[in-house]
Amino acid sequence: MLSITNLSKSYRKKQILSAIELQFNPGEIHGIVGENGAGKTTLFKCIAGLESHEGNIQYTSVNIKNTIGFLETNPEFLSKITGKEYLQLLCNARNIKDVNFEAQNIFELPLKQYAETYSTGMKKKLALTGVLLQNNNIFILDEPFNGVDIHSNLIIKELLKSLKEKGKIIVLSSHIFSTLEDTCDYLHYLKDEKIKKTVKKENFSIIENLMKDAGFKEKIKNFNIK
Ligand SMILES: Nc1ncnc2c1ncn2[C@@H]1O[C@H](COP(=O)(O)OP(=O)(O)OP(=O)(O)O)[C@@H](O)[C@H]1O
Repeated sequence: MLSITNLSKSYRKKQILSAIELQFNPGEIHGIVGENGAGKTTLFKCIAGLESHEGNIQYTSVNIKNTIGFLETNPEFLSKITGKEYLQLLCNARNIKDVNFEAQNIFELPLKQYAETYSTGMKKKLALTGVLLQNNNIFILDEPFNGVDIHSNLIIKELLKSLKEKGKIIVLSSHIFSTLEDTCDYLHYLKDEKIKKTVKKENFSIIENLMKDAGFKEKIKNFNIK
């Protein structure tokens, strides 16, 4: 189990997350939703060990850093590194040997090409392939569907199902409710620094309605388009 207890994070004096409590069990897919700037990426970076924070993040098995894969919203790559070399680096980090990268190239990426020259969607697919090849137990996926074509979206959904069946822990973010409904078991609504609501799959519409009900029609009226 992955447990987050009393997690708080601020950037200088600006509080982003306050006393976050979350628990993720093997074989569960959790979605974190919230408006732009709510703190989803910040939470993910804290879990992935890329940001300092207050509170505890505990994983019951091995050292979390040896088994967590973090997919960034917009992955960037070192210059002059090919797609294949990038995948090799990630496998080296986990001491995984003899990988046939061409056979494992699930998104059919041009692995001989420099990764920095990939398109936005290709970069995301390369980074995702990398964390998958690492055989991680925990997957933190920041907007895995965003910027990725329809066919690849379907592949990612099927990959998530397989990871779930293998008992992995998956935490992802998305702004697309239909995608969340297709993939997640639980949704957590992040707002005003806290997890305001957690619901199971059958109640996702509660959070969707909470997020829609932000008085936007009044705002459009006041904007007074001419
Ligand atoms: N390195 C940083 N320094 C200062 N403030 C930051 C930093 N990173 C993020 N923030 C602030 O933290 C808040 C949360 O940002 P974050 O990227 O976590 O939001 P998000 O929920 O992922 O948003 P989005 O849906 O737009 O991706 C924002 O107000 C942002 O400006």
